[in-house]
Amino acid sequence: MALRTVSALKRRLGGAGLGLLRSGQISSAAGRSGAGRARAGRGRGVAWTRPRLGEEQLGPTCPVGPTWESVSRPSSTDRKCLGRAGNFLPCAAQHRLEKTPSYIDYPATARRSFSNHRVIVDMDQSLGVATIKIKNPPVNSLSLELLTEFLIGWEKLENDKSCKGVILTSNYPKIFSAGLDILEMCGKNAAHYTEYWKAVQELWLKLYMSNMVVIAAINGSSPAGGCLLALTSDYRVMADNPKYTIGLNETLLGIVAPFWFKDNLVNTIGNRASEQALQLGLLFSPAEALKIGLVDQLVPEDKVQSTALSVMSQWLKIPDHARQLTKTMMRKPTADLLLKQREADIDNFVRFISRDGIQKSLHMYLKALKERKE
Ligand SMILES: CCC/C=C/C(=O)SCCNC(=O)CCNC(=O)[C@H](O)C(C)(C)COP(=O)([O-])OP(=O)([O-])OC[C@H]1O[C@@H](n2cnc3c(N)ncnc32)[C@H](O)[C@@H]1OP(=O)([O-])[O-]
Repeated sequence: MALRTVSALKRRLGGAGLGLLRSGQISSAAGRSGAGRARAGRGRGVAWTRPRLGEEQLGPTCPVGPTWESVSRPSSTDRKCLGRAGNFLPCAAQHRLEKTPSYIDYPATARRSFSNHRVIVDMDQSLGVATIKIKNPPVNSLSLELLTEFLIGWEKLENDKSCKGVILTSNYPKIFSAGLDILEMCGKNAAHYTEYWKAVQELWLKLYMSNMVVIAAINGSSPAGGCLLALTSDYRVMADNPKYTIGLNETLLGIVAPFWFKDNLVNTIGNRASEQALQLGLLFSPAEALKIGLVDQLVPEDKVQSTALSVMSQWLKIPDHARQLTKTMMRKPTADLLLKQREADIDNFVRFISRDGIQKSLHMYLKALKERKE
């Protein structure tokens, strides 16, 4: 049965639909290691397989392709899969991808767009590059629904062998992402915080360890989780507008950036700069961010997308296997640290965020945001 809303999807995925990854399997985290990709090509995501030679003319094609709405109710197999001890793969979503009919092959030169409520994906088949635009108004906060939809879209791209690179950007110039959705961390119960944190971990692991080239086209402010999202990429192009800021400002909310946020930052700007940035919750202007290496390039606002695309074409000229292995070599130790203690990290988060003092700080921060507006 077709799903009409994402909340329905979430309900049907039973919250666990996002899942995590099999602990210790970094290739699963990447979702697309050499072996992972080969498996994916054979078994999963048939809707996104590139047509085999000659099929462009012969095979039936579908110009539109699957929508998120094609995702259906979890079967008993899904539920078993979700319940399997230690299995953190997004099985329910995966099963849905498997069920998608194979007739949705498309011409190799086609440009394909599809969107759900909160994510727009535009895939240029001829370049092998997809652009993901986040559209979660008003500020692109990383709500559970957005994360769910994002991860399903990401999985599709990972399973599409023709997709070599992804540009991450915002559908709303001025705000790349306001970071984690504070409302998801306020006044909810432990089960909700657990589900939310799993989704945040999952997003980071998938993006940070992706074998695709990931370029962030930062077309607006990018605090906290928004900055983390940008940090998962291989290269960051930011709009040169002094009104925008980027940084891990968690301490300003009275909360602490988890160790893997910190590790990702340290790997990018070094230990001393990270120590200062994290303790003070610094939000950097684009010029400051460039200076410390938090972003790689500043360009005028209207050149962010085109620059990201031209950088992408440079990166895609490097032999893929060599680049991927190098990326894995550089990032695996950091991702492994989280994979080894994912459950403990969830417990820490849930305990921390449930504290009265932390809840009070978050409420006060939200209130201050509203008052600033008035
Ligand atoms: C251990 C955990 C680690 C945590 C990591 C994180 O990422 S923590 C996250 C740390 N993130 C931050 O510290 C970023 C805080 N946000 C900002 O600094 C600004 O909103 C902005 C610069 C992103 C956009 O400025 P702008 O002038 O264009 O927009 P505006 O300010 O007028 O807001 C419009 C509406 O959105 C609301 N809202 C905003 N953010 C969030 C949110 N994250 N969530 C939910 N809601 C949020 C805001 O309350 C207001 O609601 P209202 O009154 O309409 O009901």
